[in-house]
Amino acid sequence: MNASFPTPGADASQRLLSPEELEAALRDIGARRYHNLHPFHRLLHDGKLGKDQVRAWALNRYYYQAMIPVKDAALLARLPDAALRRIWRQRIVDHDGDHEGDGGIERWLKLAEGVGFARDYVLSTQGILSATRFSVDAYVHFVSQKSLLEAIASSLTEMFSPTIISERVAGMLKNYDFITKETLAYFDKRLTQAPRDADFALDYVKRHATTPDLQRAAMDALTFKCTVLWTQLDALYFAYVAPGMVPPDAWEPGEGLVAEAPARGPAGAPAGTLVASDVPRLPRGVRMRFDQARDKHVLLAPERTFDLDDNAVAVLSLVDGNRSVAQIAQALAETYAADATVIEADILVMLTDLAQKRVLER
Ligand SMILES: O=C(O)c1cc(C(=O)O)c2c(n1)C(=O)C(=O)c1cc(C(=O)O)[nH]c1-2
Repeated sequence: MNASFPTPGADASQRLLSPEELEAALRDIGARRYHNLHPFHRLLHDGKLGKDQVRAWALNRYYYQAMIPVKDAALLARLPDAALRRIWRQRIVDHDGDHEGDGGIERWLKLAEGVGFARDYVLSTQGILSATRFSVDAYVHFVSQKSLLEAIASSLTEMFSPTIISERVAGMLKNYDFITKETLAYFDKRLTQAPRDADFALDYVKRHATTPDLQRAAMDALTFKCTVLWTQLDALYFAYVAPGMVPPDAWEPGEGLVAEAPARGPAGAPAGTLVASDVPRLPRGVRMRFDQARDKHVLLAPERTFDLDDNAVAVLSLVDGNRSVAQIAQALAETYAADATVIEADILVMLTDLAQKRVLER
């Protein structure tokens, strides 16, 4: 790859760059290393991921969001003057909000809930990949240990984020039917916050990186931060795309989700509830059989067997894919000289139970 301002290697001597050249060199690092280039993001934005893979992204990224204000508080604590602190503290307000229910972390929780997660599960950070935790924690550590210039320079990835955010929001809205504008509301505010923050940080770095060594340190800090973002996506790709090796204790599809509200059937009954006009039948692979050894009828399904009492046998003998529940009840009423309405109510309960066990369909 040809870079106009390749980051000098540790052993290469570097002349003092003008502020404009330094900016160009920093932008060049982003052009080659920012996480918009990562295959996981390409899949995410192009609609190539399944719902569970999008969930894995939302869950893991929550940890990044939750730790950003911790990182900014560490940086704030090191700022020597009030004017700088006033500016930097806005970042904490942006993420934590001014009151309960406000702020970027809250909006990310809404995003995670929007793709199906239970809020408490996300807050627990229980299913997050260890690699996500390591790289995010490394960022917090870097900012608290390195020079102020390096700490501020490491936030400069935000110079590149508005482009990826626009691309992500447009791509996800277009490509996933389970994603809504409300779910992605987190990103609306970032489109103004990120350029404001990046402008300030870039100006600071251009004014304070006044020697070749300081300029190199600023570039290295940005490179490091690109790595922090990149490795989070590597981990997601490895666990949830290919080879699909989910480490012990990390989120497995299905965990931590809010039970989906059952779809409603006719007249507001939960889906799966049969009504009198339904025509029940046994699904492929399910059949009633007399078990000689046990001297009783059973319903045989792949890997499962259900014992049947006499009533169930009488009903299932009439389940043929032609008769409706009402007709079955009528036939039984005639055979047993009983009230068809009472029988119908009873067999609806029984057939619904079998349908929910997936050994009956309509
Ligand atoms: O969606 C993104 O791709 C993206 C990237 C980055 C970034 O480049 O670090 C941040 C964010 N989002 C973001 O939402 C955010 O709050 C944020 C804070 C910081 C930082 O380093 O202080 N980066 C980012």
